[in-house]
Amino acid sequence: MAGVTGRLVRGWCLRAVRSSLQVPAQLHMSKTAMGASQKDFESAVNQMKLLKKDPGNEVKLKLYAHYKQATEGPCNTPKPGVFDLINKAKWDAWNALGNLPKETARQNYVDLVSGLSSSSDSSSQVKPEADRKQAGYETLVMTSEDGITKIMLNRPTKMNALTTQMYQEIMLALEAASKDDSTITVLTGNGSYFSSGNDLTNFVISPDELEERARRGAILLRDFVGCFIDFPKPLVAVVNGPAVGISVTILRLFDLVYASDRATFHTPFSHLGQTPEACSSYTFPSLMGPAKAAEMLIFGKKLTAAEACARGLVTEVFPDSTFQKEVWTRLKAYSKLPRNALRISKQMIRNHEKEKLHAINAEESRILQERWQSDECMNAIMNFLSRKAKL
Ligand SMILES: CCCCC/C=C/C(=O)SCCNC(=O)CCNC(=O)[C@H](O)C(C)(C)COP(=O)(O)OP(=O)(O)OC[C@H]1O[C@@H](n2cnc3c(N)ncnc32)[C@H](O)[C@@H]1OP(=O)(O)O
Repeated sequence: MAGVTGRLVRGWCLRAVRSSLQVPAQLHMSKTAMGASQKDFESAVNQMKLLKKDPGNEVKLKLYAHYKQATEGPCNTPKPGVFDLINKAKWDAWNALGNLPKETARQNYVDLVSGLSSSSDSSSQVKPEADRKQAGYETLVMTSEDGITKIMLNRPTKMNALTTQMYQEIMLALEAASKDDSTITVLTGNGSYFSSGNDLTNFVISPDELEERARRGAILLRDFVGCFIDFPKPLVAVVNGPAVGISVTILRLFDLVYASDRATFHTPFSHLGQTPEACSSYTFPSLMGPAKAAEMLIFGKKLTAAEACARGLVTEVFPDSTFQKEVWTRLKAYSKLPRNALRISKQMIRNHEKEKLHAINAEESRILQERWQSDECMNAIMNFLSRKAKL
């Protein structure tokens, strides 16, 4: 079962890349003065079709981008819509190559494929356990087993603070999980923290970049939260330790939230000169009442796991010593329930609010775009980075 799940998870994107890697009939067989010849390039394209092991999303995007650059030159197609995640990721990868010459792109493509072929030759010795792990994520560990796809935040030394790359990888992981044959998707953290929220070094930029970075940050935030609003299967948060900022507010978009009694829940937005996100300006008051929501979202009160459970943000709290064992036993049992029934029931519960949530998400992102450019926010970030402030 685990093997089938793994193959399907890996299949979705590999198929997409392969179909975009068809060799056009009109390719000429000319040898360039420098770098890979057209023939080398074509044979690399054919080699890709025979590749048995999924090289991971990051490599696939690189291959796609260099293939397009080598055959069509700089990206000149309209940017796909924000919810067309796969095509948008492909477009971004191609567009990032700018004016890279076709010959260089061709050489890079050939080099990439040759690296993949040699590593797949030695892959017969890979242990089955490692095989369950999805390749291609640098900041996450993604595994699929027993009907459960697990996405684990993997920056334990930085308390799983969320970098731009991490937001993007989580979106790709959710997109893959939504299409695989698992029943349940889980998000958890590696190490002592669930997540310390947005990585504050995302704000380390020069003043002349601020406006553009705030604009891009707001788009990223809207897309990221949008993936949770639209996620079609039961989504479970396994909150292994303290959670801060967006890793707290996003929880209301999960179907189950299991927390260790070591976890705390903290949204210090005002301290950072910022405002709530992930639809929490609507979901928290409707969940716990406006007075309790204000305590968290305006005044930054830190809750224990028991308090968060009493307010309806957490489904159940477990002693830390038995947390992993109890939670995974429970989830494995749930994952054996009829998959389609779970999925349809989730959608029946969530669909009433979807449109409203997307509108709130867009508005919160717009307001944060302004906040990020404020002195209040900049001073708070500088205080954290110079260690004058710790939450
Ligand atoms: C584009 C989408 C935007 C979405 C908007 C989201 C907003 C939010 O999420 S707001 C919340 C932002 N988070 C924070 O303000 C937390 C800041 N971190 C802390 O206050 C503390 O680090 C701590 C309480 C989380 C943990 O304290 P402690 O146990 O004392 O550990 P350290 O501070 O020594 O942390 C170890 C290591 O990790 C780095 N780090 C931790 N959190 C963050 C972070 N959020 N951003 C950047 N870096 C973080 C910390 O700097 C340490 O690094 P080194 O000094 O290099 O060891």
